[in-house]
Amino acid sequence: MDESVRAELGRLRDSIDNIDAAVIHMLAERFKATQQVGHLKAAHKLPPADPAREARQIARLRELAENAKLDPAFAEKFLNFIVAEVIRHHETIARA
Ligand SMILES: O=C(O)C(=O)C[C@]1(C(=O)O)C=C[C@@H](O)C=C1
Repeated sequence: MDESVRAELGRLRDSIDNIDAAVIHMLAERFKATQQVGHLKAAHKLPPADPAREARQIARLRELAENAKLDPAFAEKFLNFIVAEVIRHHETIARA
């Protein structure tokens, strides 16, 4: 591989690695907050899922994605993926 190409690929990959680390740290903080929501919901016998809240989150994230030139369908799929995991956590907490 050409040396200048190798250098540019390395620089871009360093940036990707930093972004991936930030995503992991942000997700960890999000799950810390949702774990607390899970305990609150279980203590007050509230259902794990809140479809109305999810609909508002999806509308908001789709608009943020559009403004950021990110595919809104991808943003919606990503949120749904995370929320599905959160609901599983809530259900586990409620059963405990
Ligand atoms: O806000 C809540 O009620 C949550 O339980 C958190 C959360 C989320 O991960 O954002 C997860 C499940 C709900 O269906 C809606 C939102």
